Amino acid sequence: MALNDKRQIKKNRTFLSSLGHSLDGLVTVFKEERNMKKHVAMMVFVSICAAIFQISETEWLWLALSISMVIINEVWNTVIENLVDLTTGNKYNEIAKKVKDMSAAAVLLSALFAMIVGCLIFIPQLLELFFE
Ligand SMILES: Nc1ncnc2c1ncn2[C@@H]1O[C@H](COP(=O)(O)OP(=O)(O)OP(=O)(O)O)[C@@H](O)[C@H]1O
Repeated sequence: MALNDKRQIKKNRTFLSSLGHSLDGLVTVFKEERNMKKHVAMMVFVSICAAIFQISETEWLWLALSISMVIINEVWNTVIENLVDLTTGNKYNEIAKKVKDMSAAAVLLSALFAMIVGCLIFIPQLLELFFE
């Protein structure tokens, strides 16, 4: 989102200005983080499957929770990667490695959780489709 003052360092004065910067952040994550495109593609695919199988309201909620967790963790992972790059100036550092690896681990754990939720919802649907 194009904001008037591109080099603003002062606090946002209006809600619209805060919203604009938040959307800027979202666009940046989407553009710069290769995995984010995969997460969004997966989210669209899973949502289409969920609509086709007409899953229950509770299942939709679990799906929404697990997808949100992956996407939010990916945003934080990107934040941490950028902060590490800013502080290390892209030089190798043992602590930087630990921080980035742990941050990636958070995304991995949430993706595993989403996979388990997906299996619990869709495997019974697929079994019903093929064996009944
Ligand atoms: N400054 C650094 N010092 C030490 N190790 C680093 C440094 N920068 C990156 N690494 C190592 O390289 C890996 C990849 O870092 P990078 O910042 O490129 O993340 P990425 O490829 O975007 O990862 P992800 O797939 O989690 O999004 C890190 O997990 C870490 O092990």
